[in-house]
Amino acid sequence: MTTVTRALVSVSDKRGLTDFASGLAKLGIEILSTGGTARQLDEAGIPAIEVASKTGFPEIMGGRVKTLHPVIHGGLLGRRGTDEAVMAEHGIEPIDLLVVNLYPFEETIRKPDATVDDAIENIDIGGPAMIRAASKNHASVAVVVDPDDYASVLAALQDGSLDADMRRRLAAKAYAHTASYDTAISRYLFGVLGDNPLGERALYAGQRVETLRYGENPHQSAAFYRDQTAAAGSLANAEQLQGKELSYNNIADTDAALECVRQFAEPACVIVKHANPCGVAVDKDIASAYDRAFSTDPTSAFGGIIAFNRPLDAATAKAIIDRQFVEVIVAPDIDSAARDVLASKKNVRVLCTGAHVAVEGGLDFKKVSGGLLVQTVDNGKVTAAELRTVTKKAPDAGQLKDLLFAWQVAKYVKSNAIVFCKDGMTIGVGAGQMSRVYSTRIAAIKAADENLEVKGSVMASDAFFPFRDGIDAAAATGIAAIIQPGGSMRDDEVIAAADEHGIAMVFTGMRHFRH
Ligand SMILES: NC(=O)c1ncn([C@@H]2O[C@H](COP(=O)(O)O)[C@@H](O)[C@H]2O)c1NC=O
Repeated sequence: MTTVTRALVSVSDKRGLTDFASGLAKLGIEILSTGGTARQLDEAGIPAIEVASKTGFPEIMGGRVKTLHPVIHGGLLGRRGTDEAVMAEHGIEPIDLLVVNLYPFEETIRKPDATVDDAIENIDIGGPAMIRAASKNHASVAVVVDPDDYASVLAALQDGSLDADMRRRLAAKAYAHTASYDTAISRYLFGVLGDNPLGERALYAGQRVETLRYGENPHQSAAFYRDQTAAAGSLANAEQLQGKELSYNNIADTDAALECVRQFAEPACVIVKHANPCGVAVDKDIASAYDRAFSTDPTSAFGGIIAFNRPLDAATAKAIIDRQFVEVIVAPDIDSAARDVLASKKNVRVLCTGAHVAVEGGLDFKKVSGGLLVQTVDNGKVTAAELRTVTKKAPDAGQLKDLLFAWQVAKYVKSNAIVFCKDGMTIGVGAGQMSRVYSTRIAAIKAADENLEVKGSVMASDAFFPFRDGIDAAAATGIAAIIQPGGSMRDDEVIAAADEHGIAMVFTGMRHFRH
């Protein structure tokens, strides 16, 4: 335990500042401070010495240079027991506690009207330099970068428990803080240039939203992190209104459901189970969309995640809880009557995301042994005008609408994905099979099990059919039209099979593998 006699306090986020500093002052700790921080302390009647009067050098260049001085950095870096003589020679006094948080770079770039000059002026230089210096010297210096730590640090100073481990933990946190800060700056500058987001270094700095009870399985540990650039309406920013703690699998499945449901312009409902949609429907309102999404596969919908693209009303909320066990309900908004209805099922997790703001770009990460696979998010979309009819028969207007709907659903089904749809509703989903024929068979089995008529329905396949067998399997179930990317070596054979069965088929020219 080293004694703290002198602290340097220089903070942009002045939350909790006066309480903490007055605690330091009461302990007899001398406080050095920079312009704005010193002013606030002075107004609160807390004694503080301006850094400029210690260094004998004024703050210059609009604050670009204020603490960048050997008297400050020597005070932070001087090794106790080694550097005393040189410190004395140069009039350097030891600084034992550094309290710094940085210019608000991330908050600045989040403002829609922020200019590049605003961003650059908000790149803190002196702060990170001091944080890194104090952190390196954590054997003797404690560094505090987070106002949330003021109470515990003050308590430790008061009871003498600010020990070596605590200082090391604070230093580790401080380096994470500056690394995260630099990540935001680097990503911003590459972004301004419009450079390829897949740069030389993969940089990610998230903020932990919560530590989860466990990961995909109970023997795995897990946490949920929020991106630095998390957009409004994203899952990481959602508000949980009620219910049990979200699990790792809840979050992953909710994300799949949300992403899928947000594609649709009409009121829509997506029910997800184990990362795959097991029922999707669009309708005039979300109550009917839910009703039809549920009827695709009530067995799988049990314990599912239900997502909507419209505010949840009381009638729909009641229909859900009267009918089924549900893990998570998520919607852009939940009206107060719906909240009252859901309150009767207190374990149901209810999430409200707020309005979604679509953001272009974005990266998708997958950890592999010894590395990280990074790709841009699958934002691929096709319109009716982009479809190419390759069969003698063309889909009619109703089929075309359903084909596009089925295609949007297939994008969110694990490969090999086969989706049967009719009238804006899924009637069979075959997911995650190693062969496309089996996915087709499974979609047909599911439809048959729920007494849903396949005859006259449409089918989407996330990737091309390598052989005609998939088309034959679809024809055997009564499928009338197919949407698929095309591009197989045997497209001719596949098209001929569709013609033989009198099926209309369109090519998207784009595939949607999802693993
Ligand atoms: N330039 C410097 O020498 C310098 N030293 C400290 N700062 C920052 O100035 C801010 C506090 O300024 P003030 O006390 O004037 O409100 C802190 O965020 C601190 O990290 C500096 N500013 C930016 O680099």
